[in-house]
Amino acid sequence: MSIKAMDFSLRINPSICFTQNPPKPSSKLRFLTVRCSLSLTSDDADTGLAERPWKVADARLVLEDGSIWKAKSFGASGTQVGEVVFNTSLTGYQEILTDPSYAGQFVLMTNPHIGNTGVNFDDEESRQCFLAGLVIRSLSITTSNWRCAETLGDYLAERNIMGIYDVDTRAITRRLRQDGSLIGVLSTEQSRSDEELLEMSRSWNIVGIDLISGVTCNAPYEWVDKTKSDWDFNSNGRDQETYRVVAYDFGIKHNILRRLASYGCKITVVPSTWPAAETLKVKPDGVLFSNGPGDPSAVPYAVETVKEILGKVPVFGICMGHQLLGQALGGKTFKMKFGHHGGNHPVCNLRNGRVEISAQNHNYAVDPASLPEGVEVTHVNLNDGSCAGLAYPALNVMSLQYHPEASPGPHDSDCAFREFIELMKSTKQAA
Ligand SMILES: NC(=O)CC[C@H](N)C(=O)O
Repeated sequence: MSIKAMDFSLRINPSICFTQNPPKPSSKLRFLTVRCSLSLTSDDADTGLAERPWKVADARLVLEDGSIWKAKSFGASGTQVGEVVFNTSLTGYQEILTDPSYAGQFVLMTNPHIGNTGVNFDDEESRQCFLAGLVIRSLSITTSNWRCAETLGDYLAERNIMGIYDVDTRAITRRLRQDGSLIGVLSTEQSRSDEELLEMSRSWNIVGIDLISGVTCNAPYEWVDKTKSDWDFNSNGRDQETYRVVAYDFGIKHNILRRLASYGCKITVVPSTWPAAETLKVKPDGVLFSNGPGDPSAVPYAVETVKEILGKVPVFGICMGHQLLGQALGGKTFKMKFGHHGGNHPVCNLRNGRVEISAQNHNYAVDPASLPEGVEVTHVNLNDGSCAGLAYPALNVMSLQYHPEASPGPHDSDCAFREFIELMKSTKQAA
């Protein structure tokens, strides 16, 4: 017979429980009585699994190096292959889950406690979750936030995204730091052998795949939403003029569009394959090349589009857009050991010496040594000295390897949008 629900009281002797400030000996408090209730659903009883946090390990993460990590599943079930990367952000897991640049990747959060603020309606960065799955240490069993609309587990289940918890994320992170990003297979299917999952992980590769085609929009559309006034900051002195911007959607995050709109841009978002000639036909004041997933060398059509637009209007590249610009200018990109993923990366603006705490998410970088003369490295990542920004003033080009639209706490990099406005303004005035 299975227990469905049970109420009971616990009598606790405070002198045993209060390790820091035990009640004085004279205190009348002898025992604390705590009312508890325990329930097991009939499904749980059928499968023999108790509800969280007592669930037993029912998932495996098999890495291509042969290591096998037992874990507990939440969200969707099934079997999924992807590249495992670690993210050091303390907050913002919903923005991370909906950042299309994570397509094909499992995101492992180094912050051990995830899910405590649930998910809300406002923090979505795109129309769906494109990542392969989520790997966390501890899944909060309660949610508490004034904007919370749903638990993280329900949200992932509805979007068919797999998650695992109770896995040693510190050990996996150290392995990734030492050996570089690894391909892994996450599975809740007990019928699949470890060997089969290992073979799957070893026969899949993220390099050389066009992941942008799976995340870009199907047709052009207008974007009008601005950052909500109670969340906006630093809005004084913004130009009242309107600038017409075409934004290439390689996996664009909504906040890039909100920030551009807040700075007075009238935006048309176009698919990644939108011909340069069509873009130039509408005579935009500027073109934005967005962030996006995967290997920039796997999308030569996008590099060609960038080349055709270069020098005709001011352009701003963000992350994947920055890498495509680097290639279009004649430079090379390379895959980093484990990339940068987190909301706490220090970047130095070499033009003014200012240090920004930035949000980053990339596995590839532009090799500065490969760039032709005239291309200026404007920003460097202070953790490893890698290229974090470029400019080519002769062609009105600016680009950042990181995310000026993100709000990981600091808004240090938001000024990049003002710079883009200034670039469009000065080009317009000079025409
Ligand atoms: N956020 C992005 O645009 C990522 C760019 C590219 N996919 C990389 O991993 O480097």
